[in-house]
Amino acid sequence: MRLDLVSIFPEFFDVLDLSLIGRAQQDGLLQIRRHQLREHTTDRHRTVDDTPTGGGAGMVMRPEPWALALEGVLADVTPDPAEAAEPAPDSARPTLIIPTPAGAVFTQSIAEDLARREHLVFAAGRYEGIDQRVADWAQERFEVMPLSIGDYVLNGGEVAVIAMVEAITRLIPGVIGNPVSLEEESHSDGLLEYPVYTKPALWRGLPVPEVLLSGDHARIAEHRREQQLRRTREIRPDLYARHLAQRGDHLA
Ligand SMILES: COc1ccc2nc(C(=O)O)sc2c1
Repeated sequence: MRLDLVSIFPEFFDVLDLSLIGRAQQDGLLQIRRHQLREHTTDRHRTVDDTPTGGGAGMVMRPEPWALALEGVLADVTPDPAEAAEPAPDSARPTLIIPTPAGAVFTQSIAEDLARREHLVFAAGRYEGIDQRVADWAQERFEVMPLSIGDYVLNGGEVAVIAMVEAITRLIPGVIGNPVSLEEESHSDGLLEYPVYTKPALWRGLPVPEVLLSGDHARIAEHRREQQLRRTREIRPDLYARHLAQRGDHLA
């Protein structure tokens, strides 16, 4: 998978060179390219923003630097310049993810879908956002996905990009050492994960649940499933209701 990350603060993404994602890049499982949006401006001050048309507080990101940056990404992956300038068939278009509070909420199932794609481009905005015409213009060249990582507002898209890139790329085969661990995580089956314990069996007067010491794998599996259902019902009743609708198994 190739990822292109465009921002006025590309150094935010240096964190992606650490740990498992850093190693995945070294192993050739991922290619992450960072781009400085200001390199696609033409004025001396490398201006990327302007006042909002129609008035209002703050500044809006100008469309032209974004179009030039995104065309640069397309040209880099489309050897034939004539082809890069043309609208692409749906199957060939890269995915353009625009982090925004006004986007669909990013979920594990979206992460699983995006993890199967070959080329993701992220446009990390700042200020009050990116001129809407960039997303409109990009429709012919990308599958455009406005996404939010939650019902709160950040100062810009970079933190959302990092969160989404980690959630997506960890699902790529070979990135996580033990793929079995992916199967038992929160949200992997629509439920929150069960509580986990390790040694010592008694810690500051607090024991681990006896069943986990029994060696009876069937009882342990049943206990863990019950803990998942209990936790999900108590902490995320919305997910629990969806699970009931889909699966039918539930606590007595
Ligand atoms: C201007 O760019 C922004 C600003 C806030 C923001 N908040 C997000 C979120 O997912 O909460 S994405 C995002 C992008």
